[in-house]
Amino acid sequence: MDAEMTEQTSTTGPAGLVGVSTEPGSKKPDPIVVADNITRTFGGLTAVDVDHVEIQRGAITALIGPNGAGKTTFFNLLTGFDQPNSGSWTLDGKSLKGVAPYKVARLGMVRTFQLTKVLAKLTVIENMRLGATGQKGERFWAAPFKFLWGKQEDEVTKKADELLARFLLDKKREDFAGSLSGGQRKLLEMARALMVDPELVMLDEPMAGVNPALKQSLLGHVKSLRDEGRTVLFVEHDMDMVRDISDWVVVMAQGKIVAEGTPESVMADQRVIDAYLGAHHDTDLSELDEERLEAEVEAEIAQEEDAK
Ligand SMILES: Nc1ncnc2c1ncn2[C@@H]1O[C@H](COP(=O)(O)OP(=O)(O)OP(=O)(O)O)[C@@H](O)[C@H]1O
Repeated sequence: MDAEMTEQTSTTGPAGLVGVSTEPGSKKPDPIVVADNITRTFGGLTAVDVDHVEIQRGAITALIGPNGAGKTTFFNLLTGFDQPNSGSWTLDGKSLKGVAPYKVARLGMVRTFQLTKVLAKLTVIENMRLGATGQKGERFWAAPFKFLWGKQEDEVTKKADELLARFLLDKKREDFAGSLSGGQRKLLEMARALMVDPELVMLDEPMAGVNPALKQSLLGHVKSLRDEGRTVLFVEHDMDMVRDISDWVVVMAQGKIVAEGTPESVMADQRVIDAYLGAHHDTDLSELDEERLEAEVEAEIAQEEDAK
């Protein structure tokens, strides 16, 4: 990360959120992402209908809401894995409309998702090298395209090894990703995302499938992303994680932003209790159906391949 990025001002990061309005769609002093009038329908269902949202730079923002609220669809739209029916959004003031996921990644916005069976067939170090290309599927990365990163192979491998050491995965370097535990896969995903040195890291359910022993370590790694000046936006059902590490929480229900604020204020907000916590208070949904998540990821990758 360059010096400009890590330089903090009082309007950047968690400090800048002090006194920010808790009305849905409130303005932030230093937004890295600004989205307007984003809608996405599937047949007769409106999955996302976000009037306005701003994500504060250098802070950790949680996106929460009941199942089917539209969180993952919103992630897909922001990162180019899906196209909205309407709306516009920017990263650092630059429009991302119609920009392919790997270009979005190279512009500084990277997302993680549940590891797929496809990536499970690659070794840990191969997965890391894949990260250097942005977010391409295995088919793109395969032999004919190796020349794209071949010249920089040494540099890429050095960076990959540094990240593997940081995430305590260096001993797993030559293992297939499929042999890793759920938590180790999450760490690998996070490490891989950092290969492009992103300014914004988006994590989709980072705690799902992670055993309690690795949860603390994962939390520490997420905080370290913020400590080095990055912005984190994550979708999560694990309320303990949301409470522990979020500087700001945005709540979605039925496609709309219904509340936002600090974790304390959001969890005491009647609109949130009605929309979400009433049904899911403190439930740990980390046992979410793995197969469903994997199917979602495979669909995302297929969409990306089709878009090429
Ligand atoms: N490709 C699709 N085709 C049809 N409907 C879809 C598609 N993707 C999502 N939906 C629907 O859009 C709505 C929002 O789904 P989404 O997965 O974004 O919610 P979510 O908040 O991420 O839920 P969860 O917490 O369960 O992951 C749901 O009703 C879902 O069934």
